[in-house]
Amino acid sequence: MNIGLTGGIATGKSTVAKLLTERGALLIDLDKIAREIVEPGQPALNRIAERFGREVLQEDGSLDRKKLGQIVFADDQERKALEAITHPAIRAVMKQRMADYARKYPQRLCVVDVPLLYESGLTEYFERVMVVYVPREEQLKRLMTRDKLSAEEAERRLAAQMDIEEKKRRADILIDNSGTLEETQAQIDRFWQQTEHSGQA
Ligand SMILES: CC(C)(COP(=O)(O)OP(=O)(O)OC[C@H]1O[C@@H](n2cnc3c(N)ncnc32)[C@H](O)[C@@H]1O)[C@@H](O)C(=O)NCCC(=O)NCCS
Ligand SMILES: Nc1ncnc2c1ncn2[C@@H]1O[C@H](COP(=O)(O)OP(=O)(O)OP(=O)(O)O)[C@@H](O)[C@H]1O
Repeated sequence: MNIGLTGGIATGKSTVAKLLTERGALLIDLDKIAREIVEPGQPALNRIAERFGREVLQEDGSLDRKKLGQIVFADDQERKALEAITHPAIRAVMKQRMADYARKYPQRLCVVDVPLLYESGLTEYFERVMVVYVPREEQLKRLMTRDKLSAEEAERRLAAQMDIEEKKRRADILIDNSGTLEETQAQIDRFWQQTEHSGQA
């Protein structure tokens, strides 16, 4: 079974993904794939350099993620131009890995961490969607602390995504990560037992 794992930036998707893999789930992480497809030598990196200029590259030719982030999170049009380059490549790798896992491990639960699942209209790939939720204010706080961003920079990143309350409404499975890690763990244990007992995993 495939589950799409989503939420807002810094609501705790990676934290929840780790809890699920510790219990035996397979994981496909789209943020990780997004990094792989822009490694030096990959066609997407050349296209990014053509579109945004060589100033988004570091001296060694790798992507300057901080600089590109500053450009694309300040301007919707620039962000869409980047997505037009990266998203098709990311999606192709995702589909391939999902097919590989389904063939090799048909009985295992496969969790696909997709930050922009709803924004990109990817629900059809998953039997169910799990949303990791924290209220917006907590999301902003955790994002500023983890990525050392100013309030303004963090707000810009949030503005590039669907509101977390809307994602909460759309969820098939809701994980509230605004409490302690132990409280989140208990929710994952409950989910894990339910899927195992119903034979869906
Ligand atoms: C702009 C980039 C270089 C900034 O890199 P940086 O290392 O600062 O951030 P990182 O990649 O770790 O992303 C962190 C989070 O930002 C958010 N985010 C990233 N890209 C986007 C986007 N296009 N729109 C909205 N939110 C985004 C996601 O919640 C993601 O989990 C990078 O995010 C990128 O290449 N984005 C385009 C590809 C993409 O859409 N990735 C996210 C989903 S697959
Ligand atoms: N229950 C919790 N209580 C306090 N802090 C938490 C909790 N869960 C996660 N965090 C912290 O919040 C931050 C965001 O969590 P995490 O990196 O898992 O989010 P994410 O949704 O994967 O982020 P991204 O969208 O950038 O990939 C991290 O610094 C993490 O340590």
